[in-house]
Amino acid sequence: MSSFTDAARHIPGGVNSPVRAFRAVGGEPIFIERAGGALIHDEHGRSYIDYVGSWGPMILGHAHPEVIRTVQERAALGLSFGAPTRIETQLARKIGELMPSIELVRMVSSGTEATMSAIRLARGYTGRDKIVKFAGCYHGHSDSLLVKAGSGALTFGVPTSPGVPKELAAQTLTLAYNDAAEVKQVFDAVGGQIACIIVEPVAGNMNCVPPAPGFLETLRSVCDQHGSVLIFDEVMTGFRVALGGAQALYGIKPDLTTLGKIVGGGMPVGAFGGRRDIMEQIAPLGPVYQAGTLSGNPVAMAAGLKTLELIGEPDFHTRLAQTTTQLVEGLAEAARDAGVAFSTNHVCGMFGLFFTERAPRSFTEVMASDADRFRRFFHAMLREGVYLAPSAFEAGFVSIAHTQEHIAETVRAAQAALQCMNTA
Ligand SMILES: Cc1ncc(COP(=O)(O)O)c(C=O)c1O
Ligand SMILES: NCC(=O)CCC(=O)O
Repeated sequence: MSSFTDAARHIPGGVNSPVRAFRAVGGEPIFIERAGGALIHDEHGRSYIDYVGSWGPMILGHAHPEVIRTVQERAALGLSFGAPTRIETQLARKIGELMPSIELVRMVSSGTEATMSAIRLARGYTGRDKIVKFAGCYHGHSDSLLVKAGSGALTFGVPTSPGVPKELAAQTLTLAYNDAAEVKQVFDAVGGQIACIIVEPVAGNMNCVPPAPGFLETLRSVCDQHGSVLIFDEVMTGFRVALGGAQALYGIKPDLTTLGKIVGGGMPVGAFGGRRDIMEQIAPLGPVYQAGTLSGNPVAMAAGLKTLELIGEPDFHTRLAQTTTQLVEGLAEAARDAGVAFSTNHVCGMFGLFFTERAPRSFTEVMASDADRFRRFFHAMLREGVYLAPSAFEAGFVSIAHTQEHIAETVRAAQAALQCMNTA
């Protein structure tokens, strides 16, 4: 019996998060035994160059020796106390240094909790119920945000999940990513009822779509005009597209920021923070309730803090961006040589691959790319020893452990994969 068959007897669909099942690409997921640097190794001893990186956190590469040692040392002191520890303050201070828009920050245990709490806070602060999100953006699986969502919700064809009360879903207005005119129209009509806009400042859950020039600026200005809270969901982009996140890269200051993934260095951590006057509405200072038994867990804080220290090395993000550029340029050349319509988007350490002539700038354009081709490419790459996200609607991630040799090997794999797709 395969590990997957065994898992499926005990776990719905054999996985603890739907994007891990190979539903969109077919076949059975590989089961991972261990990982190190840019490589993951499956149970059968096969190795793959990994561009999933645990869906974003592993920016240093897997099992970075200093992170592992820090976690081991911290774990030896006790796993959880449910009382304050100084390392929570250290991580909070570090986050504020890297993202100066964050004056106060609260730790949670996942990106979902971070965005759910930020939405509640924005509603509590403004006394308004409506929120604005963008189709194809994914902000975790809390009820208000599972409306026209991206990632697995999109991949599995249920972008608006059953189980979300209609009355609640009706409070979520879903607009088109990168359509500034539509945002202005909606705010002109009902701006006074809108608590917040939540946005992925670089979309990474409908594959990878960077913001169009002026789009984020428009979000900032309508929020200012109408007294709504601007939330940058930087769970994916935070510390990845620049040390200071997308807000540093594009020079826009959100009111609140949500974090996850890298902030925990591979341990379960999320965080939300921002303007002091808004954050002071959170309990115990204010009336908006939010809590967590394992929030600020010391072992997780240690992993996050060590990771943020290590990525602060000079040139870290320049090197990361160079590697990503080499990767997407190499893949594009391989596709050109094979005569396959192909395009890419990339922002520093994240990228998107599309089987379409022109790189998509909107959700509609992403949906027009050739998903069947992606499916075949995915499996051909897997056979060649390269692990991509098993969906055409996910961004890819490069780590600092990806070397020139890994990139060259990936491009060679793509040449072979595209060749066999053309003859298939
Ligand atoms: C932009 C964004 N926000 C929120 C989330 C939710 O985070 P988590 O899976 O840790 O709950 C994710 C990914 O899952 C994400 O990519
Ligand atoms: N882009 C997709 C995610 O980041 C989510 C991972 C998961 O839900 O397991």
